[in-house]
Amino acid sequence: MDAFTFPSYSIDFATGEVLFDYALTGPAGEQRFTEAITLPLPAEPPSDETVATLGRVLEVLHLVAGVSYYKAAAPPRLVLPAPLGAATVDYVTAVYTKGLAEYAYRNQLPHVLELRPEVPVGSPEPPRVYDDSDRRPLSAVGGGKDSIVSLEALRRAELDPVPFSVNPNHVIVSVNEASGLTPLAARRRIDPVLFDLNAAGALNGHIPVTAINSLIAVATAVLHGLGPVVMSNERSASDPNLVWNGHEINHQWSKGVEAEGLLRASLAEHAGLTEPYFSLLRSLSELHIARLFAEFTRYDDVVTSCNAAFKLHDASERWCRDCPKCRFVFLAMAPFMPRERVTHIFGGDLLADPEQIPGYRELLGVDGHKPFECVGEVEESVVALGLLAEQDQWRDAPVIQALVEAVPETAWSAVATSDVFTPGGPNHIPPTYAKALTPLT
Ligand SMILES: CC(=O)N[C@H]1[C@@H](OP(=O)(O)OP(=O)(O)OC[C@H]2O[C@@H](n3ccc(=O)[nH]c3=O)[C@H](O)[C@@H]2O)O[C@H](CO)[C@@H](O)[C@@H]1O[C@H](C)C(=O)N[C@@H](C)C(=O)N[C@@H](CCC(=O)O)C(=O)O
Ligand SMILES: Nc1ncnc2c1ncn2[C@@H]1O[C@H](COP(=O)(O)OP(=O)(O)OP(=O)(O)O)[C@@H](O)[C@H]1O
Repeated sequence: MDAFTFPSYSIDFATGEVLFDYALTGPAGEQRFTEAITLPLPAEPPSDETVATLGRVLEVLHLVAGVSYYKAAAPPRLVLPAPLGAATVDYVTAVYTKGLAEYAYRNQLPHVLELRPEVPVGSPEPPRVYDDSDRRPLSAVGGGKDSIVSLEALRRAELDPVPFSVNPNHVIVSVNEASGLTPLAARRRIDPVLFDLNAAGALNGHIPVTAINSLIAVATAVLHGLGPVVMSNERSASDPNLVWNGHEINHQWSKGVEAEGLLRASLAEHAGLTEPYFSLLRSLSELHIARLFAEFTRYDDVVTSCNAAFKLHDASERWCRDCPKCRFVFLAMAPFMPRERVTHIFGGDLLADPEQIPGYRELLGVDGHKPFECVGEVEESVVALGLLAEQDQWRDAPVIQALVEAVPETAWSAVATSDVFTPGGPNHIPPTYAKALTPLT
C-alpha cells in the first residue's frame, strides 16, 4: 500500500450514527474501512449552529480516528481530504507520528516518525465562534482512579459534571452507578475487517486512543450544549519511555500536555471552540492522585485501572493483578490506605507475592526501561516504596523487603528531594476549574 485516504464521512441525526470511511490504496488495489461512532442524542433536535460546529469537530475526529487503519500498512503517503489551518495540520501530523511512535519503534518503521500529511491547497472557511466555557462540564470516565478523583473534585466544587464514556463496559457502568450521577455514553465500532487483517498478520501496535476518545467527548459536549471536556491526565503522562533515532517514544503521548495543547489549538482554529478541553489533574503526579483517591471509599468495589479489563475481546473481569499497571497502582495506593482496603480493591495482595518482584524492579528503574503502559515515573515508585518501608503494616511484606534492598543508594538520595506531592508543570486548566482542585490538594 502506498497511500492512506479519507474518502468521506456522514452523520445521521435520527440515530446519532457517524460513519467515517478510510482507504488504503496501492498497486495491488484498495482496502476500504468504515468506523461507526454513535453519539448520544439530545432531547431536542440541535440548532443549525450546533450542527455546523459539530461538523467541524467531526472533521477533525475523522482524521484522527484513521490511525487505527493507517497502522495496518503504514504507507508513506497520508493524503488529507480538504484544506486545513496550520494548527490542525500540526495536530494531525503529531497524532500520526508521535501518537504512533511506540508502534513505529516496536515494528521498526522509522518513516512513520517522519510522516507529513499531504494537504489540499486552500483555506477552510473560518468557523463560528462558540463560547462554551460557562456550561456544565463533560467529565470523561475511564473506570480508573484518575477520572474518579476528577469527578469528585468537580462535584465538590458544585460544577455539576456529566460523566461521559466511550463504549462503557461493566466497570465504567458500575463506577457511574457508584457516583450517583447520570452519565452520557457514545458507542464506537471499529471495522471488523481490521481484526481479520490483524489475524492475517497485518502490521499492528499501540495507537493514541485518548485522542480518539477526547474528540468523541468534545463532539458529544457540542451536541448536548455542554461545556468543556474535563480529562484526568496526569503530569507523568508527558514523559517519554525512551528515545529512538532522536525521537521520544511515549506510550501515553495522547494523554500528555503537548497533545492537549495541540488539540485545544486545533479545536479553536477549526471549530471555533473557546474552552473545549483540558486535563484537571495535569499538574499532579500519579502518586499524588492515588493519595487523593484514598479519600473516596464509595468506589472501592468497582474502581479498575487495569487495561486488561478494557480489551475489546477476552477482557479480564477487573484487575488482572499481573501487569505493570496493576503493580504500579497497587504500589501507589498502598501507602495511603489500610492493607486490608487495598487488598480488597485489587482482590489480592501483590506485595505479598514474590512472583511480582521482577515486574516491580522494572517500575523502580532497577531493570530495563519504564514499561510501555500507563505507569508513573521511577521516582514516584521509589517514593511509594520508601513510604511503605516506614509502615508497620508493610515493612515485612516479601516484595517490600526485596525491593528496598534492590534500589540503589543514588535513587534513595534522589527521592529525598522529590516534588511528587507538589503540583507543577504546564497545564491548561481555566481558573474556575483550578479552584476545584485546590481544596483537595
Ligand atoms: C486494552 C488494550 O490495552 N488494548 C491494546 C492491545 O490490544 P488487544 O489486541 O490486546 O485488545 P483490544 O484493545 O481488544 O484491541 C483489539 C485490536 O483492535 C485494534 N484497535 C483497538 C482499539 C482502537 O482504538 N484501535 C485499534 O486499532 C488493535 O489493533 C487491537 O489489535 O494491544 C493493541 C496493540 O498494541 C493496542 O492497540 C490496544 O490498545 C487499545 C487501543 C487501548 O484501548 N489501549 C488503552 C488501554 C491504552 O493503551 N491506553 C493508554 C493511553 C495511551 C494514549 O496515548 O491514549 C494508557 O492507558 O496508557
Ligand atoms: N472509555 C473511555 N471513555 C471516555 N474517556 C475515557 C475512556 N477511557 C479512558 N478515558 C479517559 O482517558 C483518560 C486516560 O485514561 P486512563 O485509563 O489513564 O484514566 P483512568 O481510567 O481515569 O485512570 P487510571 O489511570 O487509574 O486508569 C482519562 O481522562 C480517562 O477519563
